Amino acid sequence: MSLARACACTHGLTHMWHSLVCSRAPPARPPAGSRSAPRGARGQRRAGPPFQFLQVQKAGSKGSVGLIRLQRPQALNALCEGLMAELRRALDAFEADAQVGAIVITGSDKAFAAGADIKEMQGKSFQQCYGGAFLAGWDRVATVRKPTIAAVNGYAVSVPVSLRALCRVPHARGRDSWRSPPAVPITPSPGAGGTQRLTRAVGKSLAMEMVLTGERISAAEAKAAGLVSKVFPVDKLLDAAISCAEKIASNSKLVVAMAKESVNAAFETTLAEGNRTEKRLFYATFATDDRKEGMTAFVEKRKANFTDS
Ligand SMILES: CC(C)(O)CC(=O)SCCNC(=O)CCNC(=O)[C@H](O)C(C)(C)COP(=O)(O)OP(=O)(O)OC[C@H]1O[C@@H](n2cnc3c(N)ncnc32)[C@H](O)[C@@H]1OP(=O)(O)O
Repeated sequence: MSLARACACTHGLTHMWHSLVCSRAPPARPPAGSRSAPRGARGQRRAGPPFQFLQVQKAGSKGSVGLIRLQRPQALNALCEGLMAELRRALDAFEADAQVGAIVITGSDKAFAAGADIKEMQGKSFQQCYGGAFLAGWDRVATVRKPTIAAVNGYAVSVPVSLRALCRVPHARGRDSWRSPPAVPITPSPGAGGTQRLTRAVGKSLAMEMVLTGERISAAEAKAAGLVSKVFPVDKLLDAAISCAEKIASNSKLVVAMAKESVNAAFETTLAEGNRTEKRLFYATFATDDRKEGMTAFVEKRKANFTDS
């Protein structure tokens, strides 16, 4: 049950992340500011107190990419409540940052993420789950308006489906595979959208098998099933994800957000409603300066200069 490393996407399969797959986990990147910081890193970005479970920084030559690395290695990046709260905070910060046009989420060498924290769930009562809206906060990952790319390295258990990510998956130590939220035997049923989003992503047949058996699928199978968009060698994964994010960020942020919303409508609504959403958003682009600039630049055979307005 490992996940891959993924990258790349403008519109999410499960709403947020597109992914790239590689053949084994990429090396962990040191924090920005260190001598071997990721290419283009612009330093740690912190909104509020320091992060305990994440490394958060800007990346890309123009600092237009928000890079979030899950860092809870002792639990293979299991998504405990503290980590998810920090993830929401990091996403909120990048969402509000006008310089950032796309976000990359990645993991560490061994694991992208091992799914929900089982030790945290183990003793929960119904009252605590229902009263505390357990896992409800995970939706934040799906509601981010900026394109989000998952660069999936190592184990990725239930993450692409439950966190609604589109990912490019790499193989982890020969165990390159994606696993659905384990309905059997750990939980009676996935509880963060896994049965819904996975099914829409890969179809009923494969989703049913994954959910009921909890068995892994390979990165190649994930790609063939449309769960991830691309697969990369491990050492190329993060750079590929950042490059893709930079490309997205070089477009009009306003129009990119509309396009993402439109594609996501195909995932969540009927065809008729999706077409109406698309048409409304298409018409809305005619109210933007960037639509005029893009078409004018094409006619004048020059590069467009978008102002996100
Ligand atoms: C959101 C939902 C509810 O809809 C669906 C879910 O997400 S339910 C949770 C789904 N996750 C899992 O089922 C993954 C459980 N983990 C594993 O199966 C294995 O750890 C593994 C296959 C990913 C990796 O195996 P291995 O290399 O042998 O490492 P381990 O020794 O098992 O793990 C190392 C360390 O990490 C802790 N760990 C791993 N996963 C979790 C987790 N999900 N929650 C809490 N802790 C986790 C594991 O307990 C080990 O810690 P120690 O016991 O050594 O302290």
